[in-house]
Amino acid sequence: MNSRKQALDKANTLIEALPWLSRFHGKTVVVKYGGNAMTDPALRERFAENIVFLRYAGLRPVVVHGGGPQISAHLDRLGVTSTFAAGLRVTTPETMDVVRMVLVGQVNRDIVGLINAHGPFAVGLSGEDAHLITAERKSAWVDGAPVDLGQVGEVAEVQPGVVRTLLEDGRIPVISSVARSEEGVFNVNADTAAAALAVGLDAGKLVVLTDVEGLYADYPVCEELISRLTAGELETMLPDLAEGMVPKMEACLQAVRGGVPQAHVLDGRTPHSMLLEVFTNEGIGTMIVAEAEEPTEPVDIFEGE
Ligand SMILES: Nc1ncnc2c1ncn2[C@@H]1O[C@H](COP(=O)(O)OP(=O)(O)O)[C@@H](O)[C@H]1O
Ligand SMILES: CC(=O)N[C@@H](CCC(=O)OP(=O)(O)O)C(=O)O
Repeated sequence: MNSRKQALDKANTLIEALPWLSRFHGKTVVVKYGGNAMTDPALRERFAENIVFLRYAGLRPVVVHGGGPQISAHLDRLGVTSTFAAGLRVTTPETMDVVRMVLVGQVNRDIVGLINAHGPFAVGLSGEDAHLITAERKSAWVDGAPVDLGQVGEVAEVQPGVVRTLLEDGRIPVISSVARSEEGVFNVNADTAAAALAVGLDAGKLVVLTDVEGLYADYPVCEELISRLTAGELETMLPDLAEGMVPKMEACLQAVRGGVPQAHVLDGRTPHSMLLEVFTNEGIGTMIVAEAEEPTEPVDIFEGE
């Protein structure tokens, strides 16, 4: 009897996914995998399973990864102190070498390997490949004064042809946020790179996996999670946000303003948070939508529940 109920529950869970499978079939979903969400080996395996599940379910996942903590750890080992301004790593030429080595040579390879344990899907790319991401030097101000971020780039142009080709071929592109410019190689924040790629690929969704439940209204107390907000509301909050969230929220804003219907910040420490977000009626994390947009049927957030 009990096992019959369990079987029925499983079937109900599967059928709950039907409207979402239908809505997102064939859609590109850009998933930003943050360095803080990839520290636990068991969770990394769950992440790879989730990505492959999306692919088998008929979506087209594209992974854009960070690796900030991994870069900092490597710099530490070399005796170089990491410095951040406006949430971005101040990148000297020496630091840039380490950023490129860790992101492209280590983190990217690790993610590709984890996904490919499930089949020949993942292909690793850097933003430098086939002019995928062209950057220009980013200027930044802290407390009204300009700061020199070194080789930190903002995205000037995305040429997503190589990614589209891989998606057409059924592959899962895994992209490092290193970009080229006429001046050389640039370090682009991975949230920023993911948002630009989501816009360039006309993605149906941008999912940002991090190490918090989502955006808290009362950070650092962290009791009031914001489940949904519009681009306009987010813009008003931006000047008051603490550092880690600034590039993330700017990226979500850029994505929805650029035509991506929804951007989500999810807790990468929760196993299967991505599947829960895409395929169930659970409202998890923080969802950012464009101004006038009301959730269309089927809704994926039941506010108040
Ligand atoms: N309002 C906020 N809500 C949630 N987290 C915040 C907020 N403001 C700052 N943060 C910080 O932002 C961090 C996430 O950014 P970051 O460390 O860059 O993650 P990732 O490596 O995933 O990109 C959180 O761990 C948290 O400490
Ligand atoms: C300019 C800048 O800050 N670049 C980031 C790139 C990696 C990244 O964004 O990693 P997370 O997503 O794990 O934070 C850095 O050097 O740390």
